[in-house]
Amino acid sequence: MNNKPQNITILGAGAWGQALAHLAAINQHTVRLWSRHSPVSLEDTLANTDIILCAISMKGVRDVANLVNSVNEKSLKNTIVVTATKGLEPYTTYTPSQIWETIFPHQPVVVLSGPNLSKEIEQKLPAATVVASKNVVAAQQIQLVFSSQQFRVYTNPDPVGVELGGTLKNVIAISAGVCDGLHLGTNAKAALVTRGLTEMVRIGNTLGAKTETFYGLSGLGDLLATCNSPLSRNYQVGYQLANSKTLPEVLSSLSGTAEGVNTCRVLMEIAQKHSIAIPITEQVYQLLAGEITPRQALDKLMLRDIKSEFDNFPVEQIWSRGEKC
Ligand SMILES: NC(=O)c1ccc[n+]([C@@H]2O[C@H](COP(=O)([O-])OP(=O)(O)OC[C@H]3O[C@@H](n4cnc5c(N)ncnc54)[C@H](OP(=O)(O)O)[C@@H]3O)[C@@H](O)[C@H]2O)c1
Ligand SMILES: O=P(O)(O)OC[C@H](O)CO
Repeated sequence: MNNKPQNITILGAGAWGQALAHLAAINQHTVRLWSRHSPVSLEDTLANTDIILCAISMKGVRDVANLVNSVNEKSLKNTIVVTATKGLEPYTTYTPSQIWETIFPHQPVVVLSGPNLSKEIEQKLPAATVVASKNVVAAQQIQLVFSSQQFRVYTNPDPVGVELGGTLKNVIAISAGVCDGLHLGTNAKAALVTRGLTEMVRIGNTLGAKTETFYGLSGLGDLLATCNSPLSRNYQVGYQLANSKTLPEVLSSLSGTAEGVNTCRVLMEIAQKHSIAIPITEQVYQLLAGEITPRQALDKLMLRDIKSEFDNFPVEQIWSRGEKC
């Protein structure tokens, strides 16, 4: 394993790109930060790079990946691609790592995702994250690059699960913001987040992710961080909608990207295609579309048909084993 300082190019100089640049610099790596407004060309920025880390918003990932491919295909032979975007591409429904893998089929691609609110990381507060890849050695290399006293990095062999945890929780965070904005209390919030996790697992399983990954840092961990922090942009979207703002008003005042807004639309397509029940996401979708009010969304969730808590574990099954108490 190479523990020497690496040349790292970070694509995207927004909140997350800058926070990751700070974390990499702790370990004496050479970091170059690029955005489409950079004075230095992408080709020059990528010269001799060991690691490309993408922290571009979902809407720009494919264009930027194509740009990287067009300017520097040959010199990227041994470069590891790390993706830190939390979103889904409309129409293809691809995750960011799937886009990078399609365009760079011969490069190791590593997903980096966890409960990582950039504002806290900027304040040098401690945090943990997960790096996941089909290429174990590449994941371990990225673990070494970023591990420090401020940032604890775990590896995981389920990149799709790690990536989807960070992506799917954004929609539930919008609903959690609504819950707090309406002052519905701690019981309601606990129910919402727990049932939200069930939706994440259902979608994740359909898309090939492992259930246990959603109970780790990149799933439950990120869900808890994002649903409980006013620092989260996704949470803020829900909170402000519950306080009578319109979506355009909220988005125009938001600093940075709230990926959950677009992810919600993509999830509705996936759920319809695969007949997956995602009632919370459905209410968030209708709320974002201006079709219902936050109160109506709440009523719809509370008045759904009564059912067993677990999809594949009906209560009758437990009772028949004599565990009724
Ligand atoms: N902030 C966090 O706490 C955090 C933590 C973990 C993961 N993430 C994820 O990281 C991603 C970026 O988040 P962020 O907070 O850094 O957002 P941000 O502050 O809004 O920055 C987004 C970056 O993406 C670039 N970008 C957007 N659209 C683009 C396009 N069409 N072409 C090229 N570049 C484009 C922006 O460039 P311009 O400045 O030129 O628009 C900017 O550099 C999101 O997927 C987010 O979910 C964020
Ligand atoms: O500000 P948000 O809602 O995009 O959340 C940021 C990160 O995903 C938290 O891990």
